[in-house]
Amino acid sequence: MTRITSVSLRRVLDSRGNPTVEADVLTESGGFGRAAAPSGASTGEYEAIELPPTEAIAAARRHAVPRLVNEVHAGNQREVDAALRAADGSENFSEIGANSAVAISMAAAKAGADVLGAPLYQHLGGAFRGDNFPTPLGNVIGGGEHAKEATNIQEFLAAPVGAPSVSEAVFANAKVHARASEILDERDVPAAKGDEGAWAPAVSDADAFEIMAEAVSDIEDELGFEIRFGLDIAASEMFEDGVYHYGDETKTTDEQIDYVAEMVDEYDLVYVEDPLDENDYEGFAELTERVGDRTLICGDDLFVTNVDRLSDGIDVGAANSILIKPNQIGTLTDAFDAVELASRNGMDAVISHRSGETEDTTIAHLAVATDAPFIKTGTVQGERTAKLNELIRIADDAV
Ligand SMILES: O=C(O)[C@@H](CO)OP(=O)(O)O
Ligand SMILES: [Mg+2]
Repeated sequence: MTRITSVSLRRVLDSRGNPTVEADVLTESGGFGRAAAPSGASTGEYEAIELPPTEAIAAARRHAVPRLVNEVHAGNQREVDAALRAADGSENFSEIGANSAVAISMAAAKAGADVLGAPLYQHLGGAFRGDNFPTPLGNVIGGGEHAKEATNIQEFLAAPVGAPSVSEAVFANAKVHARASEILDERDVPAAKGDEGAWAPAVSDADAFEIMAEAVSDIEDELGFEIRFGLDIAASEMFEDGVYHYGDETKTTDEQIDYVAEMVDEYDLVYVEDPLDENDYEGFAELTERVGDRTLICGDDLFVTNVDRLSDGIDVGAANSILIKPNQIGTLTDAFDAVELASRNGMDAVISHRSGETEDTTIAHLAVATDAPFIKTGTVQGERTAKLNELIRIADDAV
């Protein structure tokens, strides 16, 4: 019933106005799935390869589609993803593009769910999924590669950890976002928005910490549940010639570790992503040793959703959490394997969007299916609210 009978690929717009790959998968009993690849700006050095969409589509039509149509079953995700790997033949999807691969992989999962008549989170998570829902990490203030002339730290993320429900958590983040705008106004700081809809003011990181702390605490008082915040430092983007660049200032690795550890304690940070360069497993391990009992140290560019890099990290105790982005690795199977390896080793897996997104909502289902403690998918702006609203619908549907 779930045998794939057609795979079609097209170029569609992403949220930055760039082209990206969308896939439609049909099965013999009429199951249908559609998904689109997201795209990063602060991409990790070790990510699977994103090809220009026209090339990715042409290569996938030539190599992947013949191995999928009438050959594999959309309900068998490992079979679909193994065919994609075989069609590509490289380690990192450099032949058909991770953008084609991930769009097909996710579209097949949706087609499989459609045939079964189950929501995607149920199809992917199964009957023993559990009943937890992820806390949304909401990007409120940011800069780095997502907005020029703003903060050095890429993302300041609200985390409504005490919210009684997904829906209250989603609305709490939107309130923190709005409150941050008022505080910026009070300070006479104009702010445009970055790629993910976070405010991108020309303030120092120190000011951004203060604004974030104030916004979070005001909304915490208003709503009456605990809201904390976290960071994506995206430190690989700052690391050059052996030091971390904060505008004109620099920090050595030791100074960077001290700085992050101090911020964790001063602001009671719940989450710190990529505090160090993507090649610095030892630095990650040292920081995790120092503050890993009270915050999540999460590897994004460090692990790139790759089980080999994650295994290396586990060996040295680098990080206690991994960021999962299906397009960093190319298939849902690879992403699930990374989640499974992390959880077998006591690490949390956080599901994430990319800075370039579409209205695709697969990651909301993935977060629920994998029992993720957090999902990072923005705060406002259509391509972000698509996932957040889907999360609200899933929570409604699941009870
Ligand atoms: O660094 C990140 O975690 C992501 C998403 O916020 O950014 P990008 O997609 O640009 O890599
Ligand atoms: Mg990141």
